[in-house]
Amino acid sequence: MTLDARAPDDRDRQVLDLLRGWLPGRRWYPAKGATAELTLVGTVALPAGPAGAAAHGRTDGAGSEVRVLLVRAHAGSVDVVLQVPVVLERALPVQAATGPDAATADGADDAVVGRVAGVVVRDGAGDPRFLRAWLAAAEGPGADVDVDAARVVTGEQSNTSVVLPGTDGAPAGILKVLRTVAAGENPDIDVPRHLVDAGWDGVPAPLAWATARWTAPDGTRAAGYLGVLSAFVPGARDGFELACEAARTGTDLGALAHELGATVAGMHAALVGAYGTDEAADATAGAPSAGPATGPAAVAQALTTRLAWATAAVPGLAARAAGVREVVARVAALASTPPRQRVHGDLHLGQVLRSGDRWFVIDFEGEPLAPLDARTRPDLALRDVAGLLRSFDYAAAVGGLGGAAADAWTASARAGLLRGYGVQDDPAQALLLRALELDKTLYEVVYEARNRPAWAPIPQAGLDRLLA
Ligand SMILES: Nc1ncnc2c1ncn2[C@@H]1O[C@H](COP(=O)(O)OP(=O)(O)O)[C@@H](O)[C@H]1O
Ligand SMILES: O=P(O)(O)O[C@H]1O[C@H](CO)[C@@H](O[C@H]2O[C@H](CO)[C@@H](O)[C@H](O)[C@H]2O)[C@H](O)[C@H]1O
Repeated sequence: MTLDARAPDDRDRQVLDLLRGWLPGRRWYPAKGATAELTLVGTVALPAGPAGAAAHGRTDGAGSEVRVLLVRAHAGSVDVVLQVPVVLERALPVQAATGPDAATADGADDAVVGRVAGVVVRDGAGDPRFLRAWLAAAEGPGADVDVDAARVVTGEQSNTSVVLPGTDGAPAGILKVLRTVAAGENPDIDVPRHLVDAGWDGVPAPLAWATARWTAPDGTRAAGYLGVLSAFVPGARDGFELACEAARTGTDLGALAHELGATVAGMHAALVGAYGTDEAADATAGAPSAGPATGPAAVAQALTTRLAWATAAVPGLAARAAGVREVVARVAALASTPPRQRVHGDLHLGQVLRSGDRWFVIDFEGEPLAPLDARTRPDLALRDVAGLLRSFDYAAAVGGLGGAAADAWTASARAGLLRGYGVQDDPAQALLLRALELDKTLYEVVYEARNRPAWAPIPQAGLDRLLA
């Protein structure tokens, strides 16, 4: 069932006024440091069950209300629709509040956004009333989870994830509340659904998903995903943390990287099974082409475009332009490139989980800095391999390795990944991979300049190595 957003009412507008002060403090708010224009696009009203109200223990007999506000945030090049679920509950008079209600009344509770006209506005994402209503409105096979024991995941995430235990108390699902909603396909949900349907079990299975329809700022009716509940991978360890620790302790990563390579090869085969390949983009060099570049020319063109984009964002990169162009020229002269297919699109060690003796792949939303059509376009599978190769550089640096020790550690991890994936020892493949690594490194230079300037030396050193 797709939920229909209705036009905002006065209460929504009061809540939006509260959100103006609250949103800029959220990790996922995309317009930090800028003064964004915030307007209401619409509101999805979710029915709050009476059991949910009682479970939270903060409402009176009148119960509470769950609303999902869709808020357009516009600041310069940022123009997105944010999803802000809130729970509205009747406020107790401040002087009457004691015990658990005191926090609500005095605003010391982290989940409290503020008060409007006798109503306490609470952040909905981890609230049992929102979660219960969300599950009731979602589609998919579903799961038996205990919303009252939900735990919001903290950390550097662009969405809000909530871990939900099953009836035995062990985590059973993880709900990703998408903070930016967009019309149409969402690769982060659609790709795992296709992979599971294709019989691949290296991705956590989507258990439930919710969609909504709203009126876009240009007046057209838009429909898209609000979030997804995925099967929880028990005892999962983030691949980047694991690799950094290995680097820090001087532990060889070759064997684990080999298994990861095999997992990624399995994922690529399943993606071909689910989506096929794009033959139109695979013409060999010299083939007549009236439309967009194909084959090696397309890789060369993409790298040239990436260089221009990155140099505009980080002007210091101009000093490396000649070296990049040399690689562009060599790639353009290749005889052919492998068929294009659906890929992960932003594969790095932070997108893989290690559980027991297996790797799982998550987060299929593609490069967050790229437009949606570019993130869902068929591409070279080797681009994902290149992304992981770049990650080994990051893990070595963050793990404190430098010089010959870093070279030896990354060489073993790289060799393991390439062997596990099945990359042939062939000069044309090596050149293609180098071009794709270069492409990713230019992206990383911009990503770090915008998000983590202290880490900018990591991709800068990668550029030196790739252009040497
Ligand atoms: N299915 C899962 N099982 C266990 N942990 C998960 C699962 N999916 C995600 N996580 C954990 O939640 C974190 C956030 O997930 P991610 O998809 O990367 O969110 P975001 O898009 O907000 O970055 C991940 O780093 C991972 O540790
Ligand atoms: O995980 P996201 O989809 O948000 O991806 C973005 O952020 C990543 C950092 O969290 C960034 O990855 C870069 O840093 C990683 C270490 O934190 C490293 O393992 C990757 O190799 C490196 O690219 C990613 O590029 C960006 O799109």
